[in-house]
Amino acid sequence: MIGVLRAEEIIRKARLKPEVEEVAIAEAAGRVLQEVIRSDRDLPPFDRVMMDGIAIRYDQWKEGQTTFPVAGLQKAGDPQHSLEKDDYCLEVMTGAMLPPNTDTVIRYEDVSIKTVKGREVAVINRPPKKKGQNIHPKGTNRPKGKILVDEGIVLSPAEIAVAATVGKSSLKVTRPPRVAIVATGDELVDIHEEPLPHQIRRSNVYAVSAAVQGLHIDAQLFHLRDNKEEISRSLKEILEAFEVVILSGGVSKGKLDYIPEVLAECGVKKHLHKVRQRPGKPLWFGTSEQAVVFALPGNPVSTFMCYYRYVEPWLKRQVGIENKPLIAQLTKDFTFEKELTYFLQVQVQSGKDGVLEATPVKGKGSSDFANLCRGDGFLELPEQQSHFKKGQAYPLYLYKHL
Ligand SMILES: Nc1nc2c(c(=O)[nH]1)N[C@H]1C(S)=C(S)[C@@H](COP(=O)(O)OP(=O)(O)OC[C@H]3O[C@@H](n4cnc5c(N)ncnc54)[C@H](O)[C@@H]3O)O[C@H]1N2
Ligand code: MOO
Ligand SMILES: [Mg+2]
Repeated sequence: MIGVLRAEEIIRKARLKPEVEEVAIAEAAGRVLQEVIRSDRDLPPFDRVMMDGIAIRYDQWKEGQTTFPVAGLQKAGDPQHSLEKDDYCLEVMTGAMLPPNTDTVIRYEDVSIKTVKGREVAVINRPPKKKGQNIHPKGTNRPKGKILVDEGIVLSPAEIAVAATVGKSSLKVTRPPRVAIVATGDELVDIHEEPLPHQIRRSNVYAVSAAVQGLHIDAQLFHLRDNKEEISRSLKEILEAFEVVILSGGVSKGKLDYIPEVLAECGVKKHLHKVRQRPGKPLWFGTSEQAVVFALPGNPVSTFMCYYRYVEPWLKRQVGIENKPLIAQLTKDFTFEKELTYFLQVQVQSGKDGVLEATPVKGKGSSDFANLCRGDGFLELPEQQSHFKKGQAYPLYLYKHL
């Protein structure tokens, strides 16, 4: 039997061919950009007024002028007005184009607008600090043609704002793989059904489907009964149609655990079966010409943990999302004496000095998936060690946002 790190290494070697699709900007957040975004004009595109107030020629003030007849109003969204006379001013609003012939903006707080002999004048109460104040000069954020966002970036709301400002209503992004999630087992019924005493509702596939949705993948769900012919027939079709197949159940030693055998018959090459870990020991992984197949052990906590430890990091890599390894410190001593890597369910919080702290949440084993709701992730406790001490840090796999 292999260890966790070897299993990860084997899985990492399988790769999907990256493909690109174009999506509307409203659908693009969280996707991986497959083009560069450049500024289509200077940013800002004109000398932009930064404060509501008046625009003047600085030299007029320098020469002693403190009262300026108001010649008009330059609003944001107006084409550029111009100053008729050097000793006039224009009222200007934040976001407006700076009128030509003006070079300095004084805030309303620093002037009084009065009516003198039937005409409006602005009297400067507080002198401008410098020529050019309260003006955001054209092109000083970024010049036209500059790369604003690089290829390969995961689009966050910040990049969406940039894409919008350069006029990109759609963006090229990595196409998510076609994923099938397959439940197996005669005991399983669907959510809307009332289970008989010997039946349970399918839950694993909904958990995995919800998890892949977090990666913007819409998976298709299937359910196969424990019938070898039926499994074989359906799996052949699924393997033709999907690039990634995630199965749950039927991989252990039971008389009806047909999955490894049928996968082999369908031409899926086994790369690993069984890992020195708890939960999730019977994990199976293989590839065919068209598909990458994860067959996860059916116990709900095992399916869940194997998804987060093996499937999700792999899927992220295929679509180009960086896996940022996390570690967290145990807040309590913990002992696990078997020579297996133990995935401990933990609650996670940010402790002193910003260090992540993990507190074990006791459950009733790999069928107790209700217990997952009390935790945030799994701490990977290595097989070589049995006594894990408070303050020691281990790799963390989160399934909730902190
Ligand atoms: N003789 C042995 N028996 C078992 C071993 C072993 O090494 N020797 N390993 C145990 C371990 S560890 C696990 S984990 C399970 C894995 O079993 P399978 O992958 O074969 O899964 P099933 O037998 O189909 O189901 C196990 C369990 O999980 C429930 N299940 C399955 N699918 C779903 C689903 N979609 N939603 C909810 N629950 C599901 C199923 O009803 C079973 O209770 O094997 C141990 N046995
Ligand atoms: O993977 Mo099993 O869940 O260790 O019982
Ligand atoms: Mg079984």
